[in-house]
Amino acid sequence: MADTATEKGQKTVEVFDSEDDLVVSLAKYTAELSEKFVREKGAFTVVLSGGDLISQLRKLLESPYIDSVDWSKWHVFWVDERVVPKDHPDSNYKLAYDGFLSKVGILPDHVYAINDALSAEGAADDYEACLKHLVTNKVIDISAATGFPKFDLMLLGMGPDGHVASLFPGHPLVHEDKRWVTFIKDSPKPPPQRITFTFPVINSSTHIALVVAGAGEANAVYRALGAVQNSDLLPVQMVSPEEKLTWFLDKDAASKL
Ligand SMILES: O=C1O[C@H](COP(=O)(O)O)[C@@H](O)[C@H](O)[C@H]1O
Repeated sequence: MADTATEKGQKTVEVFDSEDDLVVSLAKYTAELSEKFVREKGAFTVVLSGGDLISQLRKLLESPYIDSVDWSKWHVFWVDERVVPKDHPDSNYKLAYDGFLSKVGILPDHVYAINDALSAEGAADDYEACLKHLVTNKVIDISAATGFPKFDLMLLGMGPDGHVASLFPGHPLVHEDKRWVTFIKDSPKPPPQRITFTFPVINSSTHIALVVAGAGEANAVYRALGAVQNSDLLPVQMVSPEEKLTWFLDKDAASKL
């Protein structure tokens, strides 16, 4: 494990011998943050990704966490979503519901899915309006530093190309600095139409976990964390939360460090 101070906060890199060890640590980390935020403010705002992340939350479904976490205080959001019906195999909501949300006691009205009846533009506008309403109702905090919504914990995966959320290398959306939620119609990874949080929202989070396992991601991990730094930043290198960034890597993902 290595701790470094960044411009804004603190960065920790944890490398585990196996993905099984990684998921044990990720469950403990998430449960401890849940306990802290519920104690301090009576709620825990959590943002999920799609992809491998959902199965990597599997230890939260087991003892002691399944009984000890106060699920009723969780409010769940998505950092990105594919513009498909909620029962479509590509839906990040379906992935999370089938693999996680249906197995824990999170209240149905604390689960904020996109409106799957809308176009990509409409769904992004609608999700941003939903976030604004929840800021007004004090469910989501606002960052005093940036004026963007401030989630307690964002759980991010990363693609082999270094993308996070639906923010892809070389795509102009990585520079969006006004919108909270935007849309993409030419995603290089299918399906092409998606909505996504923008970097100002991602980086206004208090805590971010970047969860990466597997040799396919080793080059992007090296670009992000290796000794040689390139000025052409991958999206994952633009992740910089307000307080603490924690990388959870297995040894295959960390193999080029
Ligand atoms: O398309 C997406 O990809 C990323 C990374 O997924 P993974 O399968 O490589 O873990 C994911 O974080 C994002 O939410 C998803 O829409």
